[in-house]
Amino acid sequence: MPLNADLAIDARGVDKRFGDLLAVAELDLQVQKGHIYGFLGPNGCGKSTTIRMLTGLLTPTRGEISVLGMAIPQQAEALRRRIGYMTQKFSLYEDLSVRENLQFIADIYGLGARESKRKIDELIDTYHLDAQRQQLAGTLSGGQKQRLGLACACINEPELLFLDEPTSAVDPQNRRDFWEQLFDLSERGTSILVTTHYMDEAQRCHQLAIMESGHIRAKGNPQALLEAMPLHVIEIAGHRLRQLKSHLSQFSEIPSAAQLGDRLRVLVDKQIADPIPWLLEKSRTMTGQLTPEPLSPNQFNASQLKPNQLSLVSPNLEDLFVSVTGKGLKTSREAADVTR
Ligand SMILES: Nc1ncnc2c1ncn2[C@@H]1O[C@H](COP(=O)(O)OP(=O)(O)OP(=O)(O)O)[C@@H](O)[C@H]1O
Repeated sequence: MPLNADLAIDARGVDKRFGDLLAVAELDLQVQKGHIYGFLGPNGCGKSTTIRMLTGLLTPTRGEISVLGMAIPQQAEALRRRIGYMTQKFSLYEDLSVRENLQFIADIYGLGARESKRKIDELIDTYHLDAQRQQLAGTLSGGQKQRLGLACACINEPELLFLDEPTSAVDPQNRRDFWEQLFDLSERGTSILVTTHYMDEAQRCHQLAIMESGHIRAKGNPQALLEAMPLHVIEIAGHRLRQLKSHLSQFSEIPSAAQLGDRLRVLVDKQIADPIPWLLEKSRTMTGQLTPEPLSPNQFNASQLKPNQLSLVSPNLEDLFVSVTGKGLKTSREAADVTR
């Protein structure tokens, strides 16, 4: 099938090999214009490598890429004028002021004096950097650096923005404000591909892909992905949950059990039709082996676990993430694709 030039990004069958390492394998990625597309995955899974191929900085070992209708890497030079790229380290010049950093980027893009002044003033206002206009970038706070990084990436009014972990050192309020700014850009038609390790950010995306070991394990609309998740999520309230966790982790139908305060959040394969009685039964097989000593009244005794201590809850994106990466793969080997 020919690549779709109407998409912001269309990549098909893309591999990137570094020596023996297949860093990206059979990547298929379609990003619609104006969408915010989230890219998730554990450290080292291939997200930055993918972005570097999509921006033409790296040549794929195999496969085809079209970005804004241009063949990449062949037309990478022309593409660069139409995209913005904010790397993990923001690439700011610490010895230059906020205004000088913006001026430097404006000069690289060849903006004339009047145009660059107009654009710099507009960006300083949009990204709330007026009080820091003359301050050296190296002395800015994490949130201010991030806003300056985004302002620099937007100086050429890009049609497509690549943001590689843009919020890694930023507090929740600044992250929230940052995402509001991304939606302002998206509403004005800018397409955005953003990598993140934060599930609340993934939830905000129009579409997302979860990558692991170079492969996309799931992609689609966040809500549709949750609905298609092949796992039940059960929370168990009680004490001595560490013992119960290690006991339950031995069952192949349970890809993950993780404690949240006084509850154990357990993922159970949907092939188990009635997960609460099933979990009660599995939990009860623990007694004796793990607690041979007499239990005091407030200690957890799985044989006395009552059905009302177990509740079926809605899955969240963290559940989805663990279900399609790492250990979770034992129950969901097929990549989920609910793109719509
Ligand atoms: N130029 C290179 N030469 C050799 N190996 C590389 C090169 N660039 C990346 N890799 C390897 O490719 C794999 C994917 O790296 P990549 O930086 O794409 O991961 P990532 O998903 O962006 O990780 P993180 O979330 O930690 O930023 C890693 O094992 C990395 O060591």
